[in-house]
Amino acid sequence: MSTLTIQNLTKEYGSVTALEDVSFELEDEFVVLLGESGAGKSTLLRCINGLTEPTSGEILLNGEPIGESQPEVGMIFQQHNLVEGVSAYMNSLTGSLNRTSMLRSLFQWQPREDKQRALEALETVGLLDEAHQRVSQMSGGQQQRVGIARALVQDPTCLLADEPVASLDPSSAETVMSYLKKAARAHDVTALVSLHQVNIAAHFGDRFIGLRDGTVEFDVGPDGLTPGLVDDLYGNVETVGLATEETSSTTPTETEPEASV
Ligand SMILES: Nc1ncnc2c1ncn2[C@@H]1O[C@H](COP(=O)(O)OP(=O)(O)OP(=O)(O)O)[C@@H](O)[C@H]1O
Repeated sequence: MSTLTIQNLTKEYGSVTALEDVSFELEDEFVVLLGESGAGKSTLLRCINGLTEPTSGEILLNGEPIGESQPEVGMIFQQHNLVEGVSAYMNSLTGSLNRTSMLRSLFQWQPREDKQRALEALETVGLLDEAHQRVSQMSGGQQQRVGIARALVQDPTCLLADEPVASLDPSSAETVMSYLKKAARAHDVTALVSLHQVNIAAHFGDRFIGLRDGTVEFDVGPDGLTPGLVDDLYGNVETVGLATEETSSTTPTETEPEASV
């Protein structure tokens, strides 16, 4: 169980206010962050994982202020930042680096439980059979699933993902999102995922936070994510598949993770 609390968070880059007085609390939810380019999504995620220092405000994880090194926050990037020449297993294992020194890691002296965790994480994302395959020989979707496995090996309390499926085709994007949601549930963690694809967001999110010009424009559950709300946030976007205002009580069904992308 994990609670992420954002209190009055503001981030200024010189004269640019990227985030202004942002507050919300997430508890064991799969939350999608929406907003136009420049709305502040990446800045918010980077503040939570310690890559960017907020100008003011507080970020608490299970009631404790987040420190500079964030092993309890797992991050999944759009460009998965994997070591392409080595196996999915070795990439997954690098998630344990915060617990194991680089030297031990180089000589593959990781504790048995880290190795076990790496294999379990690959199983969670449906890649156990491909554990020894080089990442460079995998599809973009499979590589992103290795990125999810690596974040899980960190044993995070909270999972963040910054546009994790932006570079994938729609079918692979859905598969990766299915595994990401499954991983968050299996590890009982809060997940905050920024997405540009509104239909994918609507399909997977338990809750939706819309950012505009660094402020929270809306914070709603699945029933509240109406085409009108999305249009207000983005202007004219493709909202096919979103519940209409009249039928918005319909809960979207979820695609089960498939064996491979
Ligand atoms: N390192 C930086 N230095 C100066 N300004 C920045 C920096 N990073 C972000 N900004 C500005 O802060 C604002 C929010 O940017 P941010 O990248 O957080 O938005 P975003 O919603 O993630 O956009 P995108 O969807 O394009 O990634 C923008 O005006 C951006 O130009």
